[in-house]
Amino acid sequence: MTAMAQTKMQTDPNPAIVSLKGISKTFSNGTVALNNMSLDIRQGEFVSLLGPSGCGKSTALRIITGLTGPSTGRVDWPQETASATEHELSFVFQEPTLMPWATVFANVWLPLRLKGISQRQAHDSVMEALEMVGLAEFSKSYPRELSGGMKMRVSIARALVTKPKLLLMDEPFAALDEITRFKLNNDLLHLWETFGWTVVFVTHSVFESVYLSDRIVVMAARPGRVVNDMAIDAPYPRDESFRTSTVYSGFCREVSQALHAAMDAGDDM
Ligand SMILES: Nc1ncnc2c1ncn2[C@@H]1O[C@H](COP(=O)(O)OP(=O)(O)OP(=O)(O)O)[C@@H](O)[C@H]1O
Repeated sequence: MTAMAQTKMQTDPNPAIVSLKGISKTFSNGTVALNNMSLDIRQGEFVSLLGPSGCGKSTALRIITGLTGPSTGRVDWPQETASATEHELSFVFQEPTLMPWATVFANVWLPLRLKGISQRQAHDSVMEALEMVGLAEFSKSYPRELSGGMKMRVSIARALVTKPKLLLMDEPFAALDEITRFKLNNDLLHLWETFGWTVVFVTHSVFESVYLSDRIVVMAARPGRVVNDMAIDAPYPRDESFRTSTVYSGFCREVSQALHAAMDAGDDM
């Protein structure tokens, strides 16, 4: 770390935990998924990446995880010295991707098992993660016995079992019905507030992003890039009364306008 970066960390009360610096990504077929994306994610933020299909939201998340490398630019972890594979992050995908032949317990144990932690050693952590998502009673069930919302909760428990500092979620609730989605939105916010994680959440939905986030990064496509960075300055806890408030609808209107501007900007290219 340079002396200047060190001074900035000492003076910045909330330095970034991950910092994308001038990231571009061009796939081998020539698609420019991201063009010069810079973004600081700070400790405790709930940031949504919002944008039309193909604007590079998933690519940005995959680059943060290290699953994909950028073509140019870099990802910095200013508060850590460990190598990229050791960052304390977890990923939740749109599909719960559970192992159908394994119990709920075994599915949630998987990330610990991969680190060499035995079932007995993992027991308390797995049950604690299942407790967090309200599924402790279902530890012996199989995925086929669960509803779509419950499967997604198992997937979230599996992401939480390693106690990550950064939770990356790629449209986790997109396939769920609206009532289940609202319920999981509330549960996620409750967990976020309780445990103080940092969340980066990809969504197409203005309504979902405003409800959840304290910050929305609006992206445009062709090429994928950041076009707006908006604070959602409404207090937490947020609940159903927030969903029906004029403050909420005002933010939804503002973000919707920004999204439409982003879509028009994409069409111009
Ligand atoms: N492995 C790949 N090879 C080639 N092109 C890719 C690859 N992955 C993504 N792309 C392209 O890169 C662009 C950005 O894709 P990405 O999935 O990141 O967008 P997105 O904003 O997450 O889209 P969606 O909301 O539809 O999931 C798209 O044009 C996509 O077709």
